[in-house]
Amino acid sequence: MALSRARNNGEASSSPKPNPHTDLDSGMNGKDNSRQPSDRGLHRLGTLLHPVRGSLTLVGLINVVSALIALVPYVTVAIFIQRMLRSSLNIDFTVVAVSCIVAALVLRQLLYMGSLGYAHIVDARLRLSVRRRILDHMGRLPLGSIVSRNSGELRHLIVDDTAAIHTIVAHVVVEGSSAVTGIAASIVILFVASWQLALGYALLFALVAAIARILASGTDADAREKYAKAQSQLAGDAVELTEGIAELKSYGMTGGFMERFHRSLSEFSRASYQGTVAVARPMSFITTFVMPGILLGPMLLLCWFSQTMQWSSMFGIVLFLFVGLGVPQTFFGSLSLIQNIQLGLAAAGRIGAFLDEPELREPLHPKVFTREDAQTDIAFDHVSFGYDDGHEVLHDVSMRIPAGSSVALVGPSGSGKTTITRLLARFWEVNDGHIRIGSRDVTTISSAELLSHIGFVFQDMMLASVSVRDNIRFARPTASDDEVIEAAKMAHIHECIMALPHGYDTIVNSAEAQLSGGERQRLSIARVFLQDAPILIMDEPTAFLDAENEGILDAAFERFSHGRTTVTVAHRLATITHSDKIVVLHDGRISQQGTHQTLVAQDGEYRSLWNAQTVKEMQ
Ligand SMILES: Nc1ncnc2c1ncn2[C@@H]1O[C@H](COP(=O)(O)OP(=O)(O)OP(=O)(O)O)[C@@H](O)[C@H]1O
Repeated sequence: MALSRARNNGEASSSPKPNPHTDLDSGMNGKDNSRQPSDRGLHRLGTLLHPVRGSLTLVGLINVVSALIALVPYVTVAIFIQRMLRSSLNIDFTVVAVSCIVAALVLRQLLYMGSLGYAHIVDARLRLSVRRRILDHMGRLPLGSIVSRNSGELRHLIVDDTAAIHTIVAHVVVEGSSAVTGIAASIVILFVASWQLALGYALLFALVAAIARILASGTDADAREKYAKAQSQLAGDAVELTEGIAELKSYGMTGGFMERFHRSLSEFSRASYQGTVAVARPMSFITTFVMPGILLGPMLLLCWFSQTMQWSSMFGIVLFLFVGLGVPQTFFGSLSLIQNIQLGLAAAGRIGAFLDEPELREPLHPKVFTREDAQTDIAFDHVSFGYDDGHEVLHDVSMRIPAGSSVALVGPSGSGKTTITRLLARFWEVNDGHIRIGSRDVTTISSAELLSHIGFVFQDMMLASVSVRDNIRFARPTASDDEVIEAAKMAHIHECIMALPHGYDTIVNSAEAQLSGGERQRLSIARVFLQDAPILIMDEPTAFLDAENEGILDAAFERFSHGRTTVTVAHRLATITHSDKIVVLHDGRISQQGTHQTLVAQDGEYRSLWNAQTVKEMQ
């Protein structure tokens, strides 16, 4: 049911292990696949930004200079006031001061805009190259790693995560270097102006921080954690509700589930309120205190005290007032950068983890694998495999599939039937053992060539949002229109296609072509007929079809399978009794092999399954 699927989507491990076949290593692309993905976002961000580190350093340096220049007007005004107090002000100095201020502001703005523009250019280039790397890597990952993810996860990686990196490159570096320099230079100026005043100023902020801490202590210390938990619970329930609404409605279960959803919603609102209070109380105190109008009060008191104690000169006091009022604004203005840095680190972590996934090792100089090569016996020799480290799902599987014969894989759910078919097509690399087609180990065949000789019929074949014609033609791009139509007729879908608003040119998945499950399945079957591959892998090929179409397509498949090597994953044993060989799997091991007649004659798992199914069908 979709309820559980919603949670599982994309969570499945997608990291196949490197193939331990050392004899092939010299012929492979030599990429070091041994590195395990880790969540060190900082390290991964550094790696992603490595190609543009020179440009980013330049941007940073320009902004250091620009931030220093931004202090010129403050210092100039302080000197201006000092002269005024000493009665040494004249027109010449006033003109120089005004010119300095204007020149500094213009220069600062030019440097800032120039570096911002340059950072955007660097960022655009970087994002293009990161997106290319993601797409290239996606193309080189084992097919299994791609199909076990949901499309949303990959879209998030390419669109949202690369956008988070944009914020770091184009904004955080520019604004961050400017803010850090501004604050550091201001602190130096404060100490130069009067170290006593600077110390008093620091004590003032220590007092503010202590009061903020007291205000925060009355609130729930775990509020943020509770908020994050409630948010994730609500998101999970929302996905379950939307994905499973059809099933829930059909079983009349919406009431109970809605109640649970409302509970999550209330819990989220409560946690959100508590989270807001926990942050808002201390933050509103701090932000109010640092407003220039309010901060001025305690600063003037400090100035008065300093003058009384004869700690500072008039110039020092003026400089202190000018610079001291601006520091908190710069500091709080740059706080949002911290959140952007956190988002960027998380995004870089995800991108890096994806790019670290081991690629499918393609042979460097693969020998051509022809149709004739594919029309040979298939052998599994002591094959073991696990999707995750330490969890093997196939153990020492050995079997022969003679060329042109039909083999059915049967066994309880989770016994490894589908996994065997995916390994044959190299969706994943085996951990141990070999899979051969004729004399060729599948790892020595280029994956594109291997896949071109294997036709798949699954229950849930993907249809792209392109025309019906192109969807069928995917299997053989060089096929003529007549060949496409011929395949559609064989799959008993031609009439349905002709009834669509634009026939074969109708776009699949559009509002005008909402195909039923059975129609989608027949369309994907037409694709396989057109591909005309010598090896066929079928997993419940007629599961969605009504009785009439199932009968017609079973007959079409029987004709089509003739002379091809077929591997069928079967759940209903009645459909595979005619197979040349039936392989029974149990917990990832072969427990029996033979024809239907020999297996029903034996006292074993097959006979139990057969008896259970025939009794069920008779009822
Ligand atoms: N992408 C995946 N990642 C991790 N584990 C997986 C993945 N696909 C399958 N498995 C696990 O591998 C084992 C074998 O699964 P497989 O799908 O091959 O069994 P099956 O016999 O085809 O089952 P069914 O009849 O239900 O389709 C199961 O324990 C399953 O949970």
